[in-house]
Amino acid sequence: MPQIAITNTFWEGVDRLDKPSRARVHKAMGKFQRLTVHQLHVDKGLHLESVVGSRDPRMRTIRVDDGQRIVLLAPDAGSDVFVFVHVVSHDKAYSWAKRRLYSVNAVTRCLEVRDLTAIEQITPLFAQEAEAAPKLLFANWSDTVLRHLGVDDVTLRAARVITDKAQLEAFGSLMPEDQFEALWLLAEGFDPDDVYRDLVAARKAVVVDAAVESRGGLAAAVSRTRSRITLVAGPQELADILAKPFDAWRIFLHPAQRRVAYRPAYGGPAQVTGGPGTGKTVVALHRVKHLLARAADTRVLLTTYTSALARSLRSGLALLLDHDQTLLERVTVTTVDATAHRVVRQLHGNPGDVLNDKDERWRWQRLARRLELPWNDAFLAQEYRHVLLAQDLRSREEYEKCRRHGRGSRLAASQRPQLWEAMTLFEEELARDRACTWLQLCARAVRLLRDRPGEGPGYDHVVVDEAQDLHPAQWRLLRALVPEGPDDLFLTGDPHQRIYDSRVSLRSLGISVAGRGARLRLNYRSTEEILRWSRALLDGERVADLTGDTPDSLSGYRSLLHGERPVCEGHETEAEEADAVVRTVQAWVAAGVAPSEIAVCARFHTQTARIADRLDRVGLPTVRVKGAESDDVAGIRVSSLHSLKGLEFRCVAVAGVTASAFPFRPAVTSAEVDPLQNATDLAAERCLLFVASTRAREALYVSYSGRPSAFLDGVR
Ligand SMILES: Nc1ncnc2c1ncn2[C@@H]1O[C@H](COP(=O)(O)OP(=O)(O)OP(=O)(O)O)[C@@H](O)[C@H]1O
Repeated sequence: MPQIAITNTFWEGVDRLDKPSRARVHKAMGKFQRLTVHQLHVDKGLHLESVVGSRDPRMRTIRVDDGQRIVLLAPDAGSDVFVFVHVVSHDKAYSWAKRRLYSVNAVTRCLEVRDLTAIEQITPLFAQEAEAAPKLLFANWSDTVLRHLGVDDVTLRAARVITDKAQLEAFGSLMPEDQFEALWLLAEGFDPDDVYRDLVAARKAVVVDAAVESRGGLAAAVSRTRSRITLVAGPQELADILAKPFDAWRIFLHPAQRRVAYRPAYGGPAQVTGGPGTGKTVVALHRVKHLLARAADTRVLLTTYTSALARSLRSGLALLLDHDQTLLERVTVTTVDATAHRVVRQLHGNPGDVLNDKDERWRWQRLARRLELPWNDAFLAQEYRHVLLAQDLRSREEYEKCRRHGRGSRLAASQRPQLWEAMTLFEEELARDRACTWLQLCARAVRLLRDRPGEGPGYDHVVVDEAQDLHPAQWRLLRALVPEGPDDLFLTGDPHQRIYDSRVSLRSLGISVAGRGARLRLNYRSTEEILRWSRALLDGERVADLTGDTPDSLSGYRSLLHGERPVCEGHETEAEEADAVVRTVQAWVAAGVAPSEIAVCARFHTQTARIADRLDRVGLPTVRVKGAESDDVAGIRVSSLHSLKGLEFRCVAVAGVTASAFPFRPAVTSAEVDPLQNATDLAAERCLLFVASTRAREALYVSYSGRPSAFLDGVR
């Protein structure tokens, strides 16, 4: 019987097919596995044939149906492993297969693929340009250094004529993935030793069965290339794989992801950062799996900021753990705020009403008027949030003595007592009404946990996704939920996606990740075109890292995927803009994108509601992202920008990017009131647009009516 191995490129092909075609692919694979090699060669249905004129003599195709063919590599001598590498329409299958060559890398000994025809075509063109170029991109590295990193002869010839990063990118999807990644990291300024450690050594470290190794050739290379290829053990495993929705992230972790997720233990809190789509959530899920596997009775809290994200973490975890209820029961997946609610309810009783932001602002407004304070509601709310709650100040003396970190407004000594009175009154009124804010609830939960040790929900490990937006009061709660020690906290987040006004110094909260930080750089979600467009929104923005101590950067951050450039369009009126969004969505649906894979978002509810209305009228029902609907309800996703945090869609339309919405005046403190707060508010506004646009995997449409937002300057 032939053995089947499946590469990540094959799954990407399957992912693009509609449901009936996928079912036919599964059927063809099932049949393939049931036949003997001899039967395979004569089977009329599968019609196994060689690809005439291909660069790789092992290239074959089999028939899925009249439209689609699977491309596969035939085994070499002494082996029976067929490697399924692609599935695509008939004509494309042959042109794809003809150009590509699979080979075993001499350094990593992994199987890799390149578009040899294209590389041979463009290398001489670049060579001509290189003759006149003042400097070549890899001039500083000798052939020996490059070869040590796995760069082979063909890639080396190309690397030697590349003058800049744009040219390197042109080679991006043609070169073997690992070789390109090594070159890219060098071009981004990384040290060759670091590249070797992070990439090459991790690939080399894979050990395979001695019997497989002794056979050498394709079979051994396939077994070693675990980061891109799965070897299917038998009919049952194939049936299992085909029965589950396939997501490459469950199996093919990048070495950088695997290293952090499956490190046996960390001495204390550990942190993973990285740009959007680099797999931080994926790493968090794998870490939970690892922690569960370490002991039979450990309890894990997997937590995050929004409930939509908690829902998607829950379904991702169920998938990764194969819906194993015994394991799932040991993990609580919920938001930090919901955890606080639960602690208070359990240890104290019903916490009462929890205010939303609007109600809170309204209370501050009323208070400012009544006490005739010289500050507005925004100032008061911020003072309460960023000073009192952030530092957990419980007495007038503490407040009068404290350093108001992060606040750019000076207060005269005589003003502090006045502010303290106002904040105390705010709390008293809330207590009288049996109400509180979410942050107050977190602070209350922390006090209860401290006062009653051993009571309340206890966890052995806390894993936090989207950690960048948590407030110190929320961090204190997480700290209090897990005893200090090895593997207590595992945090993932991206400081460039900070959209809520939180400033944190983790160290000052007793959470030190020093020496236990890792960074992910490869984006698996969006095309490079979408990333580049989005990154330009943040150009020049200084961003503090997750610990709050040092600046963060997106250097070395990139995607292997390519696609259309994002479209950014202006319209005369909001109505015309809404029509254009509807046309764009219709075109996506017509191109075969499932409605639930499309998101339409805008800053204001009125605008999303208007667009949703029009979509409904043209027969495209919509579903609000914030609602409780499960992920499989059909319908175009409609959302505020904030609720898109952590989610992703094939296509995203961001509407209403006008001068009046970005930045949105009421969300930005004026520089006269507080210059520091003004800068943070403006940065959060930019980040909000960055978060929305980086939710798109394949297509991004951005629109405005009237005057565009200044954030779009230089981006459009
Ligand atoms: N190793 C991998 N192989 C294939 N796909 C992956 C891999 N890692 C992540 N992905 C996919 O990339 C996408 C982004 O992953 P994920 O949501 O974990 O990123 P993130 O860093 O948390 O993003 P963000 O910060 O923007 O929310 C997902 O579709 C995920 O399935």
